[in-house]
Amino acid sequence: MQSDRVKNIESTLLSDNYYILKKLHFDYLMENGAWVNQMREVYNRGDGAGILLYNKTKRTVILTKQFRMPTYMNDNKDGFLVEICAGMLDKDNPEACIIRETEEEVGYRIKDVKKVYEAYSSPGVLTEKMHFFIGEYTDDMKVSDGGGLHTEHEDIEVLEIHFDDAITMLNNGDIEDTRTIVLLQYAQIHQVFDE
Ligand SMILES: Nc1nc2c(ncn2[C@@H]2O[C@H](COP(=O)(O)OP(=O)(O)O[C@H]3O[C@H](CO)[C@@H](O)[C@H](O)[C@@H]3O)[C@@H](O)[C@H]2O)c(=O)[nH]1
Ligand SMILES: [Mg+2]
Repeated sequence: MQSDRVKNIESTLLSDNYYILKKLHFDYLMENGAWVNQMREVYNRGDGAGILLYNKTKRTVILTKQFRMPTYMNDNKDGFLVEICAGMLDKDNPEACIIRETEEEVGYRIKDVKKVYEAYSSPGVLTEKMHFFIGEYTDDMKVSDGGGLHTEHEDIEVLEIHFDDAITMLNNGDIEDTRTIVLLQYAQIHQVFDE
């Protein structure tokens, strides 16, 4: 963290109930040379990792469906969202995290993953950086039903969908999670099924 454009950062803790929400006042040097005092609320819930799992032989992808309260509060009728498999890093490195989450959420024990992007999820408000992966799965990697951690009340439906159907869902507006849109488009652009 080093910038000649920012100084006098003052931080007030608004909540550490589950993750950390801070109010930050700081001086910012505008392009026109004027210093202005700004205030931003910044939510820190750590970083995350997500993966598009794909099977070249079957031309399928594995996605999840789960209830997301924030979307229920904002226009998502039943609150369920179709998403890539994803999780928060906790203390893991991104690769170890996504391998663990893949087994927990969708029940596949994978070994090889390929990192394709690293990007901020919602840079105006979240500190979160997201690590994007793709990885091949086969039926013999299936070790459980997945579904997430019952101890954390995760309740994740596992979907195996033909890639063409996933793209139809994407184009129809039925996929409303940015990370999922990013990785499905990655698979299209880089023709991962035809490599
Ligand atoms: N009690 C409680 N539990 C929470 C809260 N927030 C999260 N949790 C618990 O933390 C678990 C997080 O599960 P993960 O699979 O690690 O994370 P995720 O929610 O799928 O998050 C992924 O997607 C997010 C985007 O929606 C990403 O922001 C995140 O980085 C990650 O990729 C949830 O199942 C839930 O049990 C909260 O406010 N209260
Ligand atoms: Mg998750």
